[in-house]
Amino acid sequence: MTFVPKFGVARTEDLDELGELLGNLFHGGLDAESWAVERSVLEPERTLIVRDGAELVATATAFTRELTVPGARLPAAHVSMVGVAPTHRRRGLLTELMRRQLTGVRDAGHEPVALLWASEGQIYPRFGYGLACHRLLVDCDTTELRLPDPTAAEGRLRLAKPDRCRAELARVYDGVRPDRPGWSSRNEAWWNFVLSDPVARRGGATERRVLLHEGPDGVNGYALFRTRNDWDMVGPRAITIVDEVVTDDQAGYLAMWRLLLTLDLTRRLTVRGAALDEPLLRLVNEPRRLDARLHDALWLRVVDLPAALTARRYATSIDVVLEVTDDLLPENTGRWRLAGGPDGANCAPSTRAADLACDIRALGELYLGGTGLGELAAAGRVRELRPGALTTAAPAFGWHRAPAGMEVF
Ligand SMILES: CC(=O)SCCNC(=O)CCNC(=O)[C@H](O)C(C)(C)COP(=O)(O)OP(=O)(O)OC[C@H]1O[C@@H](n2cnc3c(N)ncnc32)[C@H](O)[C@@H]1OP(=O)(O)O
Repeated sequence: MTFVPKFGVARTEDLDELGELLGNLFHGGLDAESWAVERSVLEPERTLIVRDGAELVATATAFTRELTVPGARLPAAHVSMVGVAPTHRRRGLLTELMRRQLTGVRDAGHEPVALLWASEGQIYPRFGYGLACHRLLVDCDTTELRLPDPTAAEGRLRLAKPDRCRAELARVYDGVRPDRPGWSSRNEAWWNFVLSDPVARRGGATERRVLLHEGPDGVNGYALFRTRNDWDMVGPRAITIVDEVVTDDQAGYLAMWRLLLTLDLTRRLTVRGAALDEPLLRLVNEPRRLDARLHDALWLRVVDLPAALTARRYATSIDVVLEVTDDLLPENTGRWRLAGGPDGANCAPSTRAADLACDIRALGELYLGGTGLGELAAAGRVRELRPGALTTAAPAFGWHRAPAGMEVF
């Protein structure tokens, strides 16, 4: 029988069926408690679904959140929960969902970029997503790692239950967020999501704990972590699993990491979302022993080119004409003059000869300031049309902090 896909937007009554589909696709991990967490942040009106007759066979959603980008924060479509039933895959459903989702975001006109975490890196480049942010995955033996000794400036550390210090966590996070490209806004629903702790997702570890750092003016840093007990024939070897360490206080950062690295009865530590410029790398006595591996984190899609390039700031002054191609959103194809610097920028169509040429995916890679223009040129992904254009434009696209992907949404 010919399959005629029926595309639509989810209603509340579709959501449990959607949970079943996603649970199958991701091979479990969506027990009732976990699905309740995922469902709590789902926006049905932004959730595309596909039915084959009565059966729900594909979906893609987007969350409404703000994203920190170099020097600014802007609304961004946070794409997630993408999946196609194994019985219906490789028939173009994802391709059509991506087309509909991206043109929808574009037509709505208030989110210049979309971003996502990819289950597999090879899925999204064809839709114009570029790898904008890497992360470090640390999984290390802590027995020989040392940090500098405490200073007089270090404040007080206190353990707490997440629910009892939510306001402090939000205040610290919001204080640090403007300076960290890649971080997303968290309203109450998103704090619920971040602090949710379904038993099935603990992997045998404890419930999540909070470590607070208090300076002279109150709480100025926090860490979210848990531990997993383990013993072998010669003694204890528990592991500390760190989700987030957030502070802009150097002494607090050091004090929290010192405790996390040396918890009694632990011998190992993992952290999945460390930034490439994580200060920890500069503080430990033996960085190699962190055993940090490079992984992809955020994939970003420039949806509205002039709005996106105007919205972010540039590290140095820039005046460059870009020749850009975009097969999926042809409004982005063309020649664009980008002029600006640290205080603001403007991007508009241009008839001037182009200095650099690239596709929309390359702009996504550059957007958060973590990918070098020269790096992309060396890979043949950006072409220099005017000699010298790369040298002058490259520093402008960088930023003083690396983008970070700490929270998987
Ligand atoms: C942001 C997120 O939510 S990430 C989570 C993504 N979801 C998953 O990983 C769940 C399991 N996988 C799936 O549900 C599906 O396989 C999907 C969504 C990845 C792909 O859906 P499909 O409908 O099969 O994709 P579609 O038919 O449109 O394929 C488009 C192209 O991408 C390719 N492609 C699709 N998925 C993959 C993949 N996992 N690896 C490599 N290539 C892929 C196809 O081969 C096809 O290439 P072609 O045009 O050259 O023939």
